[in-house]
Amino acid sequence: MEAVKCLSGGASLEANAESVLRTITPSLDPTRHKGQAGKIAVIGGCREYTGAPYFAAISALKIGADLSHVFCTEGAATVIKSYSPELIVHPILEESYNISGVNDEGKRDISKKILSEFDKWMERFDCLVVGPGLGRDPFLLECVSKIMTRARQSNVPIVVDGDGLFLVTNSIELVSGYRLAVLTPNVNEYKRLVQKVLGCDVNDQNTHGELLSLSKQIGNVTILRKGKSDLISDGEKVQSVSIYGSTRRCGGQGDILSGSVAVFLFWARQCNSAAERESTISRTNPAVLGCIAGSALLRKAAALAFEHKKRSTLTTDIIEHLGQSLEAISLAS
Ligand SMILES: NC(=O)C1=CN([C@@H]2O[C@H](COP(=O)(O)OP(=O)(O)OC[C@H]3O[C@@H](n4cnc5c(N)ncnc54)[C@H](OP(=O)(O)O)[C@@H]3O)[C@@H](O)[C@H]2O)[C@@H](O)CC1
Ligand SMILES: Nc1ncnc2c1ncn2[C@@H]1O[C@H](COP(=O)(O)OP(=O)(O)OP(=O)(O)O)[C@@H](O)[C@H]1O
Ligand SMILES: [Mg+2]
Repeated sequence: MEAVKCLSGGASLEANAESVLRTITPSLDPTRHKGQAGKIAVIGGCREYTGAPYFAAISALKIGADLSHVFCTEGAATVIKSYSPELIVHPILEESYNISGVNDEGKRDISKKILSEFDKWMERFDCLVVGPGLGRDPFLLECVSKIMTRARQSNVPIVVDGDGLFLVTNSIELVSGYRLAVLTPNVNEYKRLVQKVLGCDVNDQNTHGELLSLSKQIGNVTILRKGKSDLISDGEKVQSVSIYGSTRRCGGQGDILSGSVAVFLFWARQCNSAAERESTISRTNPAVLGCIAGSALLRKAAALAFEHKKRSTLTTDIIEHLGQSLEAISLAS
C-alpha cells in the first residue's frame, strides 16, 4: 500500500515514505538533552477554536518533540491548558472585540507588546506552525504577520495551515521565496491560493503542472496539497503520498498533520546537517521530507484508529496511534 511516487519531470525519486521516516527520525540517545528532539510553537487558538491548536501541539509531542508551545488569545489559553498539562501556553494574542475601545496609538502599543513577548521565545523554536484555529480577526492577523516576519528574519521554519493560509493568501510576500516555509492547504485553501497566485480556477486535468507552477510562483516554497492522495512539491518535482489512511473525514486531521510536519521538518534539517549526506534522502529539501513523513504517519495512524473505532473515530483517537505508527517503522530503543 505504501507509496511515494515521483510524478513529473526528470528522474524518479527512489525514496519512499517509510525510508524517509526511518532516515530522519533521530535515535533516542542518552547523551541528548531536553530540547534536542525539537521545540515547536503553534500560533493559533481564539474565541471560536481551541481544538485545532491543541491537536497540532499535542501531535508534535506524541511524535517525539521535547517541548510544544501554543501562542493564543487569553480566553483560549485557559481552555487549551485544561486539555493538557504538557503544553506551554502563552495567552498573548488579542482580537479586535477585546480592544474595541482602544485608539490607534493604543493598538500599536498592544501590537508591540505582543511582538516583544513573542521575541523572548522565538530564537528557541525549531519550527512554528501558524494558523490552526487562529481565526480571521484583522488585528490578530496583523500581529501574526509581524511574528512571521520576525521568524523569517531568524530563519525559523514556518508551517502555514488553516487561517494562516487565509492570511498568507492575501499577503503572499510573507512567505514568498522563503525556502523554510511549508503551506498545507486543504481543498478550499488550495482553491483560494490558486485563484490568488495563478489568477485562475483549479484545473484537475493538470494537477501536477499546476502545483509546480504554484510553488514556483511563490518562490519555491513547499506546498502539501491535502486530499485523497497528498501531493507535495517545492517547484522542482511533485511527489505523492497515497498510503491508505481512513475513510473517516472528521475535522482536526489537518491539524495533526501540521504539527507532525513541523517536527519532521526539523528532524530532516538535523539529518541534513549530520554526516549522513551520502544518502539521496538526506540531500533532499528538508521541507519536502517533513511533508512526506508527516503525511505518511498521519495516514498510518488514521488507518490504525479506524480499525478500532470505525465510524466513531475522532481526531483524538488518531493522535493516540501516532506513537505506535512511528514505532512500527523506527524502533525507539
Ligand atoms: N476542533 C477545532 O477546533 C477545529 C478547528 N479547525 C479550524 O477551523 C478553521 C477553519 O478551517 P476549515 O477547515 O473549517 O475551513 P475551510 O477549509 O474553509 O472549510 C470550511 C468548509 O468547507 C467545506 N469543505 C471542506 N472540505 C471540503 C472538500 N474536500 N470538498 C468540498 N467542501 C469542503 C465544508 O463545508 P460544507 O460545504 O460541507 O458545509 C467545510 O466545513 C481553521 O482555523 C482550522 O484550523 C479545523 O482545523 C477543524 C477542527
Ligand atoms: N479523501 C481523502 N482520502 C484519504 N485521506 C484524506 C482524504 N482527504 C484528506 N485526507 C487525509 O487527511 C489529512 C487532512 O486533510 P483534510 O483535507 O481533512 O485537512 P483539513 O481540512 O485542513 O483538516 P482540519 O479539519 O484539521 O482543518 C490529509 O493529510 C490527508 O492525508
Ligand atoms: Mg485545516
